[in-house]
Amino acid sequence: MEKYEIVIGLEIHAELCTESKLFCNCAYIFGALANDCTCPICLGMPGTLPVINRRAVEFSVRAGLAMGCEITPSSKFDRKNYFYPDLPKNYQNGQVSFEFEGELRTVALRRIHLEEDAVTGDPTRSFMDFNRAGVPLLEIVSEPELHSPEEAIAYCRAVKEILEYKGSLRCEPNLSLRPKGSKELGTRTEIKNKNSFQELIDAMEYEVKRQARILDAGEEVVQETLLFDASTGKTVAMRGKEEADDYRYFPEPDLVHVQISDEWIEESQPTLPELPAARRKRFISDYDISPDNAEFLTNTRPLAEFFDEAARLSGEPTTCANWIMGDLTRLLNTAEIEIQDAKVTPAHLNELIQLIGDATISGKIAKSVLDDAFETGKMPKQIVSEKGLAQITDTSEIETIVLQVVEENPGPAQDYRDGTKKAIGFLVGQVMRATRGKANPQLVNEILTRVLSTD
Ligand SMILES: Nc1ncnc2c1ncn2[C@@H]1O[C@H](COP(=O)(O)OP(=O)(O)OP(=O)(O)O)[C@@H](O)[C@H]1O
Ligand SMILES: [Mg+2]
Repeated sequence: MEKYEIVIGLEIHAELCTESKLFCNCAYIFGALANDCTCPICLGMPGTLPVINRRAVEFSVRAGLAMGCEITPSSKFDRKNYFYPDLPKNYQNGQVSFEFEGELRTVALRRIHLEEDAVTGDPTRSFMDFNRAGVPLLEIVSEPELHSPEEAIAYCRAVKEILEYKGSLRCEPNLSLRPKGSKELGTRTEIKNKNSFQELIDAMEYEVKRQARILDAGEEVVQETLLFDASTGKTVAMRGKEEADDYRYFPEPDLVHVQISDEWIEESQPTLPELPAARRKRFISDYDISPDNAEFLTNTRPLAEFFDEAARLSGEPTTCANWIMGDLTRLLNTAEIEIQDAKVTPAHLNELIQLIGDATISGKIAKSVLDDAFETGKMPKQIVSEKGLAQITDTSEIETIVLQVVEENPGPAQDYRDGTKKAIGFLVGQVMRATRGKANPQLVNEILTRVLSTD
């Protein structure tokens, strides 16, 4: 690969979180019966009159602003020659910044626009499900400025952080190779059909090798759309790449131009989601979190929001960070789920921290309480009371057990009295064992010391 430079531009599609579709009142309910969420408008029947969804425009304006775009004051919808209207060149001159290999990288955006999502189903079997058709879809197209599959993924993650969307992002890489040092772009292919970031990487790596082989043989790459088949790990040709001409775009006659006033842009500004870099800075300055930990905690937006909320509730950001990065992350990894899908919420973590703070439970017991809460979703207080896990803080009760332990272990007790002070550790351990970890260790220590020196 020393010979070639990899050039990647990404088209990212995200379904917007609106209640209804882009041009009609149908709601798209995931998992609904095929064609249940449709009406003559989203079925594209001739003669129907579409009306633009204001929320969809609002969401896309926000996304545009979040990515530093200039918002075109007046935008029109075009129709492809079949019935998918596109809103071309809605926002321009944007960029997305992200960290890659320790450096801040900025990739320019070619355009962001709003379009309708397509149908699903299997056209070869004449089975079409129009439920998804007409769902507002934001398309974010980058310039070809990414130079490795890993960098492309870092960019995707950054976009994922910024957007408010539902479902999953659909990322389609366009990839070409050119001789190192060349300024001219090589012929690209577009790869479709990847579900996870890992599949995306596999697909891009496969495509890099395939194109390199073609160029090495002195042949030419054909510009086409490829499908990546995860089961074989290979890309296969799907269709030749259409030029814009092939779509026969024409201005949609039934829709007025979307006018986006300065006031509207102004109103949209304050509701912008906090960008990861800003959030990281705030965690460091407001919560006194180390840069490395802030990096970890802002890895995904749900994770950052979880931490933020827990820190606010408990007033103990460092303790929250330790729990989240330690035990909670371990539990999430084992269960192979993301924090937003966990039964444990910031309220759980807050309650857990309070229980440790007022000495109701020890840190060690707290770990098992968290395990339980993670499993069942029960609140820590409830778990502690149901399982009788509260620490024994009653001095006389502990003293009884201490006396018993000293009597049963004359050897270590004598060692302590003879000056081997560390022998107390063993005795503390025995008391903790006798109380199944429920005695307050500090109290045990105090009482033991007193008992052993007055004896
Ligand atoms: N030679 C190239 N190598 C790698 N990526 C490229 C190359 N040329 C264009 N791209 C990238 O391909 C993506 C799509 O580009 P563009 O909008 O020009 O084409 P398109 O796929 O024909 O558009 P549409 O999908 O709307 O029909 C962009 O992200 C762009 O950066
Ligand atoms: Mg394309």
